[in-house]
Amino acid sequence: MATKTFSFTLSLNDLFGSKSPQTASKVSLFSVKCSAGNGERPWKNSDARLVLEDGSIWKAKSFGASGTQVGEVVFNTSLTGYQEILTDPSYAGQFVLMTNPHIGNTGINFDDEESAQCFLSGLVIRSLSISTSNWRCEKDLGDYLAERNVMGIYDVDTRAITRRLREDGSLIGVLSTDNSKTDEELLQMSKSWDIVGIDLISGVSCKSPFEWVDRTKDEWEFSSSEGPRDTFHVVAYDFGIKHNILRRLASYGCKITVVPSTWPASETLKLNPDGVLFSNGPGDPSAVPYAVETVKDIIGKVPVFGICMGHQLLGQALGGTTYKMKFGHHGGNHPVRNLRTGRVEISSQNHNYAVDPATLPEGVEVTHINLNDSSCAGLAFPARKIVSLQYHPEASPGPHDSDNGERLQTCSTVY
Ligand SMILES: NC(=O)CC[C@H](N)C(=O)O
Repeated sequence: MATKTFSFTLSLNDLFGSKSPQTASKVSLFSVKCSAGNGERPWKNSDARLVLEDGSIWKAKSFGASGTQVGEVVFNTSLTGYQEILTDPSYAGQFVLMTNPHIGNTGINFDDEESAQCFLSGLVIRSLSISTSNWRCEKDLGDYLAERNVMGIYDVDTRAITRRLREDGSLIGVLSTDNSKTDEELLQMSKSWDIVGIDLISGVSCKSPFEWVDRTKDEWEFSSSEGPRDTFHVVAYDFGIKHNILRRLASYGCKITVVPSTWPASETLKLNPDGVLFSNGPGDPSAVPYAVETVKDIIGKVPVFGICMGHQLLGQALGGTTYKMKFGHHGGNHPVRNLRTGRVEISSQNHNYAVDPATLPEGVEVTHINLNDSSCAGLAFPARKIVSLQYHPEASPGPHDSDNGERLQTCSTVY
């Protein structure tokens, strides 16, 4: 089918006269892609379906890539940061539904990527911004998703889907723009797929070790406690690591060697690091026993720090169990209490699994809890030089309450 793009672009000069300080900037006021010819209407009709495993069917309009894709639907309550969310490898196998209704208005830039790829199954939003306006904007969200072969849908009742997920728990869904597939076929597809028990980290991890040197750029640096370079040598296990975790470590002065998820513990120990970081990563921590074995072989020998998946793997390596939560925590507004200090941090979170603290051995301390549901949000085991967090101290996106150098100091000096 022929497609035409109608695009109207005005400069700020046109709008505000030549006194505007940013006369070179352009604001794309209206850009709509629609079908043309044969009396077709100049707006887009619903052309996609999201079929959930509970049998509900949600009609929507597609943007980005087309096709048919299966995944677990989770909702994210962040108000900003859709680009960081799209590039967080921990969303592999999942559709991210943004509860913020208006998405796409700041476009896409080259600086906010959390990894080199988008690993998520698709994006579900209420309203797709018809214009992009930001000084860093390089392209619009739809073009970006199409380039990266990621499906997106808009004009769907995201509040209603979120309420369903809150009541019934996470659901598997199939998103399709393919009219030749019946609703029943898509429903069967959603029922015959599961995210539990699948090793998703091997698909997102790097393939060979590399050094990471980039720090947080000066204009974004908010911490005054930046250390000198190469204070600590940290080996970071890449289970799907977000770039901002590495940037924050570099900003705090660490020399960083990133290694793949299958990198042997013995090779890591040969590097004689000051500390080992077990990163965030997608999927079920029980589906990656090889990673738990690696963690077991390292703990007690050097100080270690776990973030999210890394925290869950540490919980298992200590003999504890992890469980799947009803709908998990995804967003930049989760209150966490540090039980040592009583201080509350508003944190950035993205996880569907949690460590069951009742299953952990004596001596392991729960240091943080999520105040929404009292689930375990942080652990420490001084006897074996372990600290870990279920959430994201590097944020990206999210508030910076949890970003401080104390943990590095705790990890490396006190233990
Ligand atoms: N961000 C993460 O590391 C996610 C951890 C794990 N995959 C979960 O969903 O619980």
